[in-house]
Amino acid sequence: MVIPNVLSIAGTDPSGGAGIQADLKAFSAHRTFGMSAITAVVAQNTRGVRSFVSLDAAFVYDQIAAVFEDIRVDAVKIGMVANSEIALAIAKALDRYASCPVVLDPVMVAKSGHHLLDESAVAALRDELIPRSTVVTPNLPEARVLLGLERDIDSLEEMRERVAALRALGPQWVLLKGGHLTGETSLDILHGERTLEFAAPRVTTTNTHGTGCTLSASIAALLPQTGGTPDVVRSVQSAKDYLTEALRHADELTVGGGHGPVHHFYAMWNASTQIAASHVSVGAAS
Ligand SMILES: Nc1ncnc2c1ncn2[C@@H]1O[C@H](COP(=O)(O)OP(=O)(O)O)[C@@H](O)[C@H]1O
Ligand SMILES: Cc1ncc(COP(=O)(O)O)c(N)n1
Repeated sequence: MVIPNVLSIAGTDPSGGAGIQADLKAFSAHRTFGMSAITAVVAQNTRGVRSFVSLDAAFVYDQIAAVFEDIRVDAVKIGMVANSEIALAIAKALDRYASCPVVLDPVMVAKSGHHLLDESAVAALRDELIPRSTVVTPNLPEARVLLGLERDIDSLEEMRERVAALRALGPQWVLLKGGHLTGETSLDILHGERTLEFAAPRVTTTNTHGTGCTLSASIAALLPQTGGTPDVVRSVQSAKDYLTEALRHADELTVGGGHGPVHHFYAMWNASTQIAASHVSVGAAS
């Protein structure tokens, strides 16, 4: 089987749980070859964002061009775009190069409350990047901004009402994420050719840094692995199952004093621990 090559266009997280770092881990966990074009370098950790430096838009374009002019790209994930110049440069690069599925996580505000997108860039994100996306994955505060609502979406019923207006912004599919609601399940609504609801048991953990990044990167990694035409429904279901398990295992990691990362490699590391253990016992017997 050809191993998919997947590109993340996003900002960084030196603490390793969100942004490009989370995307590359999620790509690897799904057996794809991960690549990255950086939009902004962010000083952040599990407690919050301190500051960030956006890269020059032409330089962001050049990073994307360098990848596409050499490498077959099977899917793109877009995260933090930082400002309207970078959003427009990404749109131009997608038009020039990308014939693969594009998953857009419209990152605006980190869980700590720090703005990762200039307010003046919302229009470029909405008008230039969302219509070029196969799947766009807003959380509830992002949906509020994109729809110009006066208050947050605060119930499942309201999520069901609003999802069509998000699709009307032009993507093929919308995955409206309900992680910010409370309740025993964490429910997301997928709306496109069909409408489906994906409910997962809500995991009791404070280690939720990078959940949105991990989910969108996982969808991008899975889309090229669903056979002929990328199957969005199956990719979203598998990505959500993977994220729920990664959240369930998050407390095995001991990273930072705030909201720690999810455990991207819970399945692989548990398997390799068993191999290491059997190797030791064989050695002991001889
Ligand atoms: N505690 C939790 N248990 C299970 N799933 C969760 C939990 N928190 C968030 N999720 C899921 O993680 C994904 C991203 O969640 P959300 O918090 O809505 O977005 P973001 O990370 O972009 O703010 C969604 O699929 C959501 O349902
Ligand atoms: C570079 C970057 N991109 C996205 C997020 C959002 O992640 P989260 O809201 O899950 O903390 C982040 N903190 N940093």
